[in-house]
Amino acid sequence: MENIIVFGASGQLGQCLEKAAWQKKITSVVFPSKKEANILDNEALARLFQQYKPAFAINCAAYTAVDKAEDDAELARKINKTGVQNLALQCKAHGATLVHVSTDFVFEGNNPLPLGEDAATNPTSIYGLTKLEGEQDIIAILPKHYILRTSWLYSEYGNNFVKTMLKLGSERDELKIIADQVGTPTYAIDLANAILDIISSGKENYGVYHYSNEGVTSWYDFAKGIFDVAGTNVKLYPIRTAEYPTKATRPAFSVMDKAKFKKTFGLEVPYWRDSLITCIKALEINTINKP
Ligand SMILES: NC(=O)C1=CN([C@@H]2O[C@H](COP(=O)(O)OP(=O)(O)OC[C@H]3O[C@@H](n4cnc5c(N)ncnc54)[C@H](OP(=O)(O)O)[C@@H]3O)[C@@H](O)[C@H]2O)C=CC1
Ligand SMILES: Cc1cn([C@H]2C[C@H](O)[C@@H](COP(=O)(O)OP(=O)(O)O[C@H]3O[C@@H](C)C(=O)[C@@H](O)[C@H]3O)O2)c(=O)[nH]c1=O
Repeated sequence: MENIIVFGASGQLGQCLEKAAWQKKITSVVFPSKKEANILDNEALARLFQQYKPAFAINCAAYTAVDKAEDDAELARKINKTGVQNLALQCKAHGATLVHVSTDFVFEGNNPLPLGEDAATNPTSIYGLTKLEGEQDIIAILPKHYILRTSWLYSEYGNNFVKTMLKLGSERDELKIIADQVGTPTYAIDLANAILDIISSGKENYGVYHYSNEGVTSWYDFAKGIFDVAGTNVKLYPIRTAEYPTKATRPAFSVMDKAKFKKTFGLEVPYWRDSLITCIKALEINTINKP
């Protein structure tokens, strides 16, 4: 396979891509550090593209602290828009395809129907807005792009809701979890496999795609699933969004329609609870193996 460079390699999805590439025995993927592959550093980017002459760049680099972004719009925009723009320009100059990851938070989430790729965007947070700006810049600069919008990523790597719940569940007897925000969790290993499968397909069906796991749930039901699978005894209380005030406003309904992805690439999408079981098993194995 031709060379692939992963940006944001040390983040959650970057680490999942490393595991997925290893499992698929794909050896042509490089995972440079943030210092070598800072998407705000055009000279570093040019050096990397010259060195590896990649056919694909996968962008997992992002500003993902949703609440913090409300007070840090400048940095969020730099990383989620300007950095993405830099990558798109490098890809254009070197004839590479950009695989970029975006979010369900580009939607307002005020309509309880699965969202297609053409559904109207209207982000309610700085994070969502800057991610949308990044998407728009790619579309304007680089025809050879795949923009994969995903939601509620979790895995054994990095920071995510599953790891937060397991930690809180080991410290507290009861937790209050929002039950009126509905979406779909996505195991980041499944997304990493989907990205590598898109690249391996050799297809050139560029554009925006929705990819999450299958199914629909709320954060409350997701937390219930996490504790059931992990066998943790915690009393859970469903609450309304208003009872858990946060800086950023999150969509109430962000379930995405995956039909375009499945039809174009002929790939199946795992059900969220099946993938949750896989992730919790992986977390348990990691704990057992820790000295
Ligand atoms: N996490 C989620 O629930 C969801 C994520 N997404 C999207 O998926 C993608 C991957 O997310 P995830 O892996 O969870 O996020 P992480 O926050 O785990 O990873 C993002 C990575 O980007 C790095 N980074 C930040 N700034 C730069 C920069 N200037 N140059 C290079 N790297 C940089 C970060 O490094 P450092 O930590 O050192 O700053 C971090 O390693 C993102 O695009 C995100 O918007 C979409 C939906 C849900
Ligand atoms: C810890 C906690 C969270 N919550 C709620 C708050 C929030 O609505 C929801 C999830 O909280 P988190 O802060 O873990 O997740 P959050 O950062 O909102 O997750 C989002 O991240 C970005 C990057 C995305 O792109 C989105 O798809 C989505 O995954 O759970 C509770 O109700 N009770 C709790 O004890």
